[in-house]
Amino acid sequence: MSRTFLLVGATPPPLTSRRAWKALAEHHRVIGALHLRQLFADDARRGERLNAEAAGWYLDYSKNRINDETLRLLLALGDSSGLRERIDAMFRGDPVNTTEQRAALHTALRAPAGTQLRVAGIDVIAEVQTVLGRMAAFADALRGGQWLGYTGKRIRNIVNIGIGGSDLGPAMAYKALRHYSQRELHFRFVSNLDATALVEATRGLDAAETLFIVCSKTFTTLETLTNGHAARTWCVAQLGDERAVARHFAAVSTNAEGVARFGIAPAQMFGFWDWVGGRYSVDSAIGLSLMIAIGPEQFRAMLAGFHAMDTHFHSAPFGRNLPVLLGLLAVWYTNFFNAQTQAVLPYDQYLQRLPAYLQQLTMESNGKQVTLAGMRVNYATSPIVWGEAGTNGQHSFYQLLHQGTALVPCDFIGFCQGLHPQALEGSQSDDPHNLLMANFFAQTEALAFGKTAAQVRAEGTADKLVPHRVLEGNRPSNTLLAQQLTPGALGALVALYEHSVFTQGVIWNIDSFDQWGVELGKALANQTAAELASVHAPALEHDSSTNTLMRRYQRLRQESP
Ligand SMILES: O=P(O)(O)OC[C@H]1O[C@H](O)[C@H](O)[C@@H](O)[C@@H]1O
Repeated sequence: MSRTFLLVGATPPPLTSRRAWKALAEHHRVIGALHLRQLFADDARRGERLNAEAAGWYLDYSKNRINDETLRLLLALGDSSGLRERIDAMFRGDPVNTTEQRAALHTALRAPAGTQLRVAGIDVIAEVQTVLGRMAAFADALRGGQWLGYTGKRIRNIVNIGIGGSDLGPAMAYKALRHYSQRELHFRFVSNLDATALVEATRGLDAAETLFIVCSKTFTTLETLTNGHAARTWCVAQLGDERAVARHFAAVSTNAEGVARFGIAPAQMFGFWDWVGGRYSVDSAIGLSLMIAIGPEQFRAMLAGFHAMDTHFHSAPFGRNLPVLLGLLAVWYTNFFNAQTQAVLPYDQYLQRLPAYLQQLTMESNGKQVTLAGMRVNYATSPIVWGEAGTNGQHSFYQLLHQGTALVPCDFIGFCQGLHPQALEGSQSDDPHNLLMANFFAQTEALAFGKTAAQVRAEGTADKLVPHRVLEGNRPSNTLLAQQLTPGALGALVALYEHSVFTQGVIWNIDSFDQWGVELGKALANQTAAELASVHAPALEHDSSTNTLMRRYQRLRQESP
C-alpha cells in the first residue's frame, strides 16, 4: 500500500465485502454454537497454547470463544485492513489523524533519548526530552522543598485542574502508582465544571502551601479555564497579592499564548504538541502532577514500560502480538457476537480509575459512525467500556455477567504480588493477596465453565430451583497477569490498550484520533449559557422541551427552596 494511499485516507475494499469478513461470519455459525467446555475438552493443552507475553504482561486468551481457525481468519482480516502499513505509518509520524491532518505520535513521548525521528524537519525526540528534563527539575524542586510558595512556605498540596485527557490520565496514573508517591505531598484532581469540585478540593488548604497545575492541550476548555480562574482568585484573595500567582501556578499546554493570557509565565509552562491526542497524553507533560508524586525516575520507568509495549506492537508477529490479539478479539465479539459492551475488571484497588480512563481512550477514539472516507459504516464500531475494581464488582453487577442475557466479554487484570503483603503492619494473617487472586481466577473459571443442571441437581437442589441455579458458562474473558503493579507495568498496560484501540480502529477503517462528536454540545452550551445569564427573559428558540425546561429552571432558581 503506498503512502499517498494512506494519507488521503483511501480505503481497502469495504469491510463487510471482504473475503476474511465473510469467512468469519460463516465461521461464527460453527464456533458460536460451541461451548468453551467443549473447546477445552477437545484440546488438553489449550490453556498452555493460547497465550502471549510482552513487556511483563502475560495474556491468557484461551477462555475466548475461538479456535485456531478463528485466529487465522481474524489475522487475515487484519492483513486485509492494511494493519501492518497503518502501524508503520503511525510510528513514522504520518498524519494518520486524517480529518485533522495530524500525526498521532504518542509513541514518541516514550521513545528513548537519542532515537531518530524527524517530523516536518523537527527532531521530535529531542523536543520531548527537553520538556522531560524541565519537568524533572521542577518536580525535584517541589519534592525536595526547594520550590517555595510566595510567602516562603514549602508546597505541600498539588491541585491538578484539567478535564478529559488532561485529568483522567494523571488522575488514574496517580491513583495507580500511589504506592510509589511521596506521601508528604497531597494531590487533588479537579475536572468538573460544577463548582463543588473546586470548592471541595481546596477546602482546608492553605494557599501559601498549594500549587495549581492547569492542564489543557488547547487552553480554551470551558471547565478548565473556569476552574483555573476561580483557583487564581482564591489564591490571590488568600495571599493578598497578584504576584503570588507566579509561585502557585504552573500550566501544561500546547497553547503558549493562552497560558500567557491567563497570567502564567513561560518558565512555569510545560509544552507538548498537536500530535499528542488528549486521551494519549498521560506520558507527556500532562503527567506533570504524576511526576511530582512519584519522582522523575519512576516516571521514566513508566515511560520505559510504555516503550517496551510499543516496540512489541511495532515488531512482534501479529499472532503473538498482545495489542493486536486484544484488538482482534474485540472486533470478533463486537461484530460477530453483537456484544455491545466490554468490562474491564482490575483486581487491584490502585487501578480503581482504570475503567474510567479506558472509557475515554476507547469510546472517544472508536465511537465513530463513518469511515476515513466519510462513508456511513454498515457494521458496529466501539464497544461501551465499563468496569470496576475487583472484588467490589462481584457484589454488584457480576450477577449479570454470569446469568444475564447480554454477552459481556471481560478483561481481568491482576498481579502475582500484591504491594501490601500484610493488610496492616504487624497483622499476622496470611498474605491477603492470595484471597483476592483466588477470586480473580475463580471468576474467569466460573464465567467460562458455569454449572450444569446435572451439577446443580447433584448438590441436592430442589427441581424448581434448578433453572435458577444453572450458570450456562461460555462467557468469554481475557486474563492479563503481571508480576507486580510497578510504574513500568502500568505504562505497558496503558500502551497495550492504546494499541488495541488503534488496531480496532484500523479494522473498522475509522479515524481513532479525532472527536468531532463532542463539539455540538459545547456550542449549544455556550449559546444556552448566554441565555441563562441574561437578566431579561430572552425569547427562547430551542425545541419545546428545552424551552420548557429552561423556563422552569429560571423560575425555580429565583424562588427560595
Ligand atoms: O486538554 P483540553 O484541550 O482542555 O481538552 C480536554 C478534553 O476535552 C475535549 O472536549 C475532548 O473531548 C477531550 O479529548 C479532551 O481531552
